[in-house]
Amino acid sequence: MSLLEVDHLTHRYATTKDRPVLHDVNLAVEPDEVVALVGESGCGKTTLGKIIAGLTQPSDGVVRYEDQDIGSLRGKARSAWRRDVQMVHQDPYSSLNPGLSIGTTLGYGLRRHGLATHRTVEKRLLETLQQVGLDATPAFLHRYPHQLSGGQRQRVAIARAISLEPRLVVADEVTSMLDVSMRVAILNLLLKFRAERQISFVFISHDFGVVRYFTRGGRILVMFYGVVVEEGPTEQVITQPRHPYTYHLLRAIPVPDPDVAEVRRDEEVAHRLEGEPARTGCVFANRCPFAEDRCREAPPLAEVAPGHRAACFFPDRVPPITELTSTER
Ligand SMILES: Nc1ncnc2c1ncn2[C@@H]1O[C@H](COP(=O)(O)OP(=O)(O)OP(=O)(O)O)[C@@H](O)[C@H]1O
Repeated sequence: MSLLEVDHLTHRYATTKDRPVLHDVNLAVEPDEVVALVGESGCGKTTLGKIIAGLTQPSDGVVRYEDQDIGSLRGKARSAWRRDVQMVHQDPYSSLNPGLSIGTTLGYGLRRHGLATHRTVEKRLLETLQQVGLDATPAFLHRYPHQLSGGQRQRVAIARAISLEPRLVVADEVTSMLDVSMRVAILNLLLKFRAERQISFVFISHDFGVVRYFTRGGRILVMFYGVVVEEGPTEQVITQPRHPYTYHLLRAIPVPDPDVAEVRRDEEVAHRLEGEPARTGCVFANRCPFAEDRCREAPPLAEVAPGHRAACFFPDRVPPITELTSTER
């Protein structure tokens, strides 16, 4: 039994009625597994993350946690799921209530889920601060979000999630608003919790470098305009992409070699990578250098190698990524 299953999920916002933000998305996350959602801004990653975390109701489809439809959970089962699945948001500035002290923010969940009492909560909070690398003192608990740096705020947001002893964390672009120097520290902190507590992660990022670092040994789902176009083991997807969109995203990663960069710029112009998403057939067809008449039909997400699937009729035409491989290894 998977820890989490997303089954034929489709979502439309009131303002995006003409085109679903998510279209027939399927996903499974096993215990102790890391699955990354990758794709350009607006492809629906955050919406999918929020639906998984129960913060947004999908228009269609089912999310199952330990085989139970999360929409049907009530009472104790609902409360246990609420505790088990936590989300850490992109923006540590808006995800913490500015009017609440750090102690109040962190203490609320602990007390609500019976993990601490009025008497034990401070001890528990100090332990949590220490675990996330923050100043483990009562004075820190009395501070407010505006008195903290971005990195400290993100650590508080992580502390809030981790203190509830979750089994699954949805981490949504958790480093994208931080200084470069802070990013690795935050990723390492999450990796530490992953290793120590076997927490599963749905890790959302538009940055393949970050994804590769965090999801080593895990899986990647690549999304384009709400459609999963490729899914497979991290290293395989990054070095041997089988969907032209994944290839395009990987080729967009800056490389230090100016000759390679120039070839890539020419290639982008030649390959019309600016097209609108296609309304029928393959969603990537208008931008795809390999598109043919056949692509007017939607390709199924079909297996191209064990555990590796791509929604493309011509996966063998996608070249391997040699530059990224040589510069990153
Ligand atoms: N609350 C909302 N109401 C209406 N439209 C929304 C809402 N939230 C997101 N959208 C739209 O849904 C689409 C997907 O947004 P989403 O934030 O899920 O994408 P994303 O891949 O996470 O992008 P980003 O990385 O920029 O956050 C976008 O077109 C966005 O404008």
